[in-house]
Amino acid sequence: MDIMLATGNKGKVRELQEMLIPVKNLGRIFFIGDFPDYPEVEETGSTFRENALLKAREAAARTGLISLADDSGLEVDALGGEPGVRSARFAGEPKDDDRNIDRLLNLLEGIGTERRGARFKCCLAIVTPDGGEYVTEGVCEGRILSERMGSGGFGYDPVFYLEKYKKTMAELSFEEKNRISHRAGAFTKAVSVLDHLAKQS
Ligand SMILES: O=P(O)(O)OP(=O)(O)OP(=O)(O)OC[C@H]1O[C@@H](n2cnc3c(O)ncnc32)[C@H](O)[C@@H]1O
Ligand SMILES: [Mg+2]
Repeated sequence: MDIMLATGNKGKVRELQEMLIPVKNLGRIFFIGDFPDYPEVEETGSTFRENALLKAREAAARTGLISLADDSGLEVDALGGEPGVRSARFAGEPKDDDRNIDRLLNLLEGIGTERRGARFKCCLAIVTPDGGEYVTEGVCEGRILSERMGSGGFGYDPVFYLEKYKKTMAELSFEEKNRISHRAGAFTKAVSVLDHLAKQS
């Protein structure tokens, strides 16, 4: 079974590619770069689920392949759940991880540890060319530090602290992040869907 990985985010591509390795009967993985002029899908949904489905549907329609899309982001308690679905463009266009973190740290300045709770959420959508749709979700709880720590991962990882590991997501190894992240949580639930689709194809 071939699969289309419908994300333009290199960090996600790296992580999802690694997670796909143990999936049985997987054929070739296609990427956005394999399709010239692949459009950036406008994320007009108000939830991760809607946006993940928008991206996966577009990919399945364009490529004729079983398509996997990820919509994810950070919800911060002290900001009423922001930036949420706006995580990628929190500091405006063009999307920029570093400026997003700066904006987040500025907004949280002066806010105490106990009010810096946050979570990463990930919604994975799998859409088949004949219209089958499957969505799974994963969540990872943590809190936002007041400065960056670590150089792994991507996005908000350097300021996202995990109490259990006493490290930021950016201080975990690639393998560790891939075991415990919101993306890993969503992916684990998607494995049975992928196995099922692989058997059909
Ligand atoms: O839409 P695609 O093409 O998949 O790529 P994107 O980067 O725009 O992805 P999203 O629309 O899902 O926005 C998610 C943002 O949330 C943040 N994010 C998601 N997963 C993350 C992770 O594992 N670690 C750190 N930040 C993450 C990161 O800033 C992303 O830009
Ligand atoms: Mg996006």
